[in-house]
Amino acid sequence: MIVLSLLSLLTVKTVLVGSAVFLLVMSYLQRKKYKLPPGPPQLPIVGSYFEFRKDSRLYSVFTKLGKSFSDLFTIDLGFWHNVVVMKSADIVHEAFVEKKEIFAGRETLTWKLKVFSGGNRDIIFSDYGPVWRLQRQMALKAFRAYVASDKLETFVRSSFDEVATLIEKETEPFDIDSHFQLLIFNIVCRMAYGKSYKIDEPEFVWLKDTVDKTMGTVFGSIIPSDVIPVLKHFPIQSSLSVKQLIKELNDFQNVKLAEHKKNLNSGNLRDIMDQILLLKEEMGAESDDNAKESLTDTRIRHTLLDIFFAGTQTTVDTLKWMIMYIADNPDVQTKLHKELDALGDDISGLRHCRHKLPYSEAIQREVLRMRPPAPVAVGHQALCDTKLGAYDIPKGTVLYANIMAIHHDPKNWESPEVFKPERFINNDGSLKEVDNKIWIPFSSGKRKCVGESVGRANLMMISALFFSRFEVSFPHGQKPDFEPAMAEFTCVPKPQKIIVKKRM
Ligand code: HEM
Repeated sequence: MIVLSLLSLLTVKTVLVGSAVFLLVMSYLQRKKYKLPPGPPQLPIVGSYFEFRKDSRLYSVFTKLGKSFSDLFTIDLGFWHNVVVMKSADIVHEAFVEKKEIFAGRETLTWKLKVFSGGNRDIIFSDYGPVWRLQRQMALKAFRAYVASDKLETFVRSSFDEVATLIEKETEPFDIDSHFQLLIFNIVCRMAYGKSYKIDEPEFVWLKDTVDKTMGTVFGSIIPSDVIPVLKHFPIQSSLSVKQLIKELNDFQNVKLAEHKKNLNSGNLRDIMDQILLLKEEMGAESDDNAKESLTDTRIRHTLLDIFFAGTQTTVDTLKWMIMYIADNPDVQTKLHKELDALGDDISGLRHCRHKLPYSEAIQREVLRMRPPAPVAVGHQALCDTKLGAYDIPKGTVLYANIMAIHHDPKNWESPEVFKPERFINNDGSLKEVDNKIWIPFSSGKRKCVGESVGRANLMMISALFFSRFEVSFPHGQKPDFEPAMAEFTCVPKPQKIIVKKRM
């Protein structure tokens, strides 16, 4: 018996050591075959795992470990999870724009992301290919039509009025996070399903809570089934929660989809779900199989889920950073108030106001430069063997763009650490052309954010409504903290109190 157990232990050890040696040899051979981007010294097997344990912000560890490399470098996130990090604007442009077809893939998904994306049937995590392309085009068309209609503005105004009333009741300094969460979530619900919720309505409270829990479970941490996929078949709490949350969201969406199909009226499109259903109807019987597959019910449901998961936190975080930078820069606030006051009551058509409100637009750009809410975007995968800069990139390599580093690179920006909206304004007060090589909060190329038009229109309208009504400051003696909180893929401000006063 003892001999048997010793033998089995020896076998396990042998397998482990054997696998490690095999992987090291493979990695050595690969390095010989290709001229791969260099990397910092790293521990064998665990790579930089412990760096990420100390600081979970990918952008921050990428910046620290990439100091001695100019354009791109390789790094092991731990346990042979090698990725290439691009830190210069030129190299990101070469990959995402000049070689956009090659670098448009997505990383192979962990188990929970597969469940989340309905088996790669959303837009964010879907593989590059004809179905994804059509699904993305449909979403873009629906978003653009929606932004061009009056609906978005109506929804933003009424949601804002509700939340503004709550803000006005705050008599002490407070953290504005929950107010912005409510505001954006309600706008997104109206946009997606045309449903106008009261903020304390049970269905709204349930939906927000379920999306928040899913965000925490799916994006907040690594669960055992991600590391050992076979565990997905066992009743482990974390895997059960992921399945349950996604099932609840799918059931909810199915009800909405059935309602929308029943009441679809091409003369009165109520929301994005209607827009997508109409596009599907217009596709007709003669469309090819790819087109039909791109708009199955599962894909429509997951496109709508993308709006919740990609569109809410990014917008809330940008608004919170905006409030903080403006509270910390009274001169900027004075100029902003002046610009908004000059508009008087005429803030109609706010979504088209980029040129009517150049200073507000410059503030938005500067906030997105200083604190991009998706500072390393989402990993891209090389779809074939290729070259990038002076190096070889084998098929399957996962690459990240360090957007935060590019936005703070002194080669691109004068005094990059200073908050200065004026850098986007010409001497005559008009807006400068934005340089899309160095200003990339929405990334670039084939996988560029599909919701940019919606996100930017929301930010513009909310900031104009907010600062027309309120002024902000930090409590006397409180030092604002601009260091982002610990979060892998996002750039979130730490909780802090702010004074919001109604303007006279
Ligand atoms: C301030 C607001 C936002 C910012 C800064 C932002 C930024 C980004 C970034 C950096 C990416 C990754 C691009 C890449 O992989 O290279 C992305 C992807 C995406 N975003 Fe946004 N986003 C914002 C708002 C929104 C909104 C409002 C929506 C939906 C209405 C949205 C939907 C998406 C989708 C579906 C993708 C995946 C695109 C694809 O893989 O083809 N985003 N976003």
